[in-house]
Amino acid sequence: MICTLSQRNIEIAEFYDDQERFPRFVVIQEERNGSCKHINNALFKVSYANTHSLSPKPHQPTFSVVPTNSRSLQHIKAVHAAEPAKNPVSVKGAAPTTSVPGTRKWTLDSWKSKKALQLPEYPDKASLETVLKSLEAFPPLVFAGEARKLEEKIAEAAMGNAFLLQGGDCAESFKEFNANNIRDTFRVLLQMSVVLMFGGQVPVGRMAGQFAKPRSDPFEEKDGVKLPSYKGDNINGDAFNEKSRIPDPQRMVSAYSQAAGTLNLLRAFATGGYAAMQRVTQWNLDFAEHSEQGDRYQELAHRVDEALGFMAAAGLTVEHPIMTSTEFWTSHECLLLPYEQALTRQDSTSGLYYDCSAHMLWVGERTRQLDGAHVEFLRGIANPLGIKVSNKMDPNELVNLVEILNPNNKPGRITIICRMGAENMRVKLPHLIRAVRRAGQVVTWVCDPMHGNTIKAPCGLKTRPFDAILAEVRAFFDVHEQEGSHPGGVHLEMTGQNVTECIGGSRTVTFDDLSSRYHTHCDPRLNASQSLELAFIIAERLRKRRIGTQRLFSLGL
Ligand SMILES: O=C[C@H](O)[C@H](O)COP(=O)(O)O
Ligand SMILES: C=C(OP(=O)(O)O)C(=O)O
Repeated sequence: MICTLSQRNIEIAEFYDDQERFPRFVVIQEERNGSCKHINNALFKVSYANTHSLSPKPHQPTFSVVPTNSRSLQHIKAVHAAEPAKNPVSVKGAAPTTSVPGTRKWTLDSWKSKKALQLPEYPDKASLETVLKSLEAFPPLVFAGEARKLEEKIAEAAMGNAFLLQGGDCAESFKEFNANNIRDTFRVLLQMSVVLMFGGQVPVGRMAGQFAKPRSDPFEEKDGVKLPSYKGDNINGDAFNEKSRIPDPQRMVSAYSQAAGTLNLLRAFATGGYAAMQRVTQWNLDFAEHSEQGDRYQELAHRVDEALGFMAAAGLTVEHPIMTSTEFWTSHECLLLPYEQALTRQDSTSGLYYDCSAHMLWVGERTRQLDGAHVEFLRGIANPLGIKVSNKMDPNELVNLVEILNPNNKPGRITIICRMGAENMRVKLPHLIRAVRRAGQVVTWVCDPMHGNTIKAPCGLKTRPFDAILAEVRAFFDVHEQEGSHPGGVHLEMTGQNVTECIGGSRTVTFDDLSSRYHTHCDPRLNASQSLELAFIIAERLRKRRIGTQRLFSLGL
């Protein structure tokens, strides 16, 4: 069914999916001098042609047309305001953007004029200044071109053609900085991405910079002693004594050098043969064989192996660079703004500013206020950005936040990382998806099934049940299926080590096991086996999704 809605000089057509439930594509035309002219690019831009659409008839144009800036959005809204929409799913419901800050001039330090939550107060200001001057002079850790490449990949995930796998420590630590830890986390991420999908996987480590932690409570109390909370190794120390909890600017220099060392090794692993496909597949076969639920995974592991056989037959042999190297990116929460500012550089080719501490940065659930310092800083840097979203997020607020951070509606720029627990996911996520869609915003939806599922074990340690993590991932996929949108990836706190921090999984970790290998510096992580098990389960879900889409295609829907 095609529904056309003409109002004044704008024509909006919406194509529906086979069950006529969800609008898929919106085409906007502008009438000029009595004739119908195609969309004026100054106002609207065809963002992509979706060849994998579920359009009713495959030969129909499947453009997704989105307003390119707030003026365009206002323009559409003005038209709808003039005459109430005949179609309830048109853009008329877009959230108001009038009160949205974001048009003001951005400078490297304009965030300083805003309220900044979660930032430390450094007692030694002179040392802070000296450290920041040094960091400003240090070489960048990543390059603008790499960040742009990642943005393109994330844009693919927005369309359902790729899957973002973002994972790593909750908090990297100075104590656990060694080659084996880096190798093991990299290895599991690689194994997971091979399991998840061929060609379309986008592995992004929470690595080489994930050192600053927002805390629920600024203080921690033990045996009647109250001290400032530990906020990550680049701010203060986790030892429970007064001296260790004082924010120390020198820690930023250590964080920078650890990030540089980590990146150096990651780049070597990614290109020096360690990431060879054959090797990763063998690891996965080993996992499937030794897993207690081996049968369940064996088949999938063999299918991965089989596909590699086909690739080899098609000429992609072990010697081919595609088979021996991989692309890998880094990310962390953009929390410690003085550090992030000091590592921001102007790109000589584009003139844009990139925060060169990581390829991708995200704003946390606790610091994403529309008029806050973190949003102010992030709106001016050109890296791809994540927004953490809990059940507290209001749909209109989300639309406003996306508008501030991505006024040009660039695909791949914004990843919305939902972390709210399975029940909230089923109730709240549909409203967020609909609001973003109504506003014509292109975003990548990612599920963080960790942060909405933290509980306290009887022994007092924080943990997360594997089943609750799984339930949230399932809810995420179900909601996207129901809404006709794309599940674009997962965001996990995980490690390559055999830790006992999250309970459950097929090699079951119980409450009683927790204290035996509980090494996290903040929140509980999935261990290597739990991470891979989750990847196998997600892979199965992705495979079913792909088969479903292919079936619709072959039916000519
Ligand atoms: O990783 C996220 C947060 O920093 C973490 O969940 C905060 O933990 P808290 O609630 O113990 O402060
Ligand atoms: C602090 C984090 O998440 P959130 O902002 O979602 O709590 C995190 O991922 O480390």
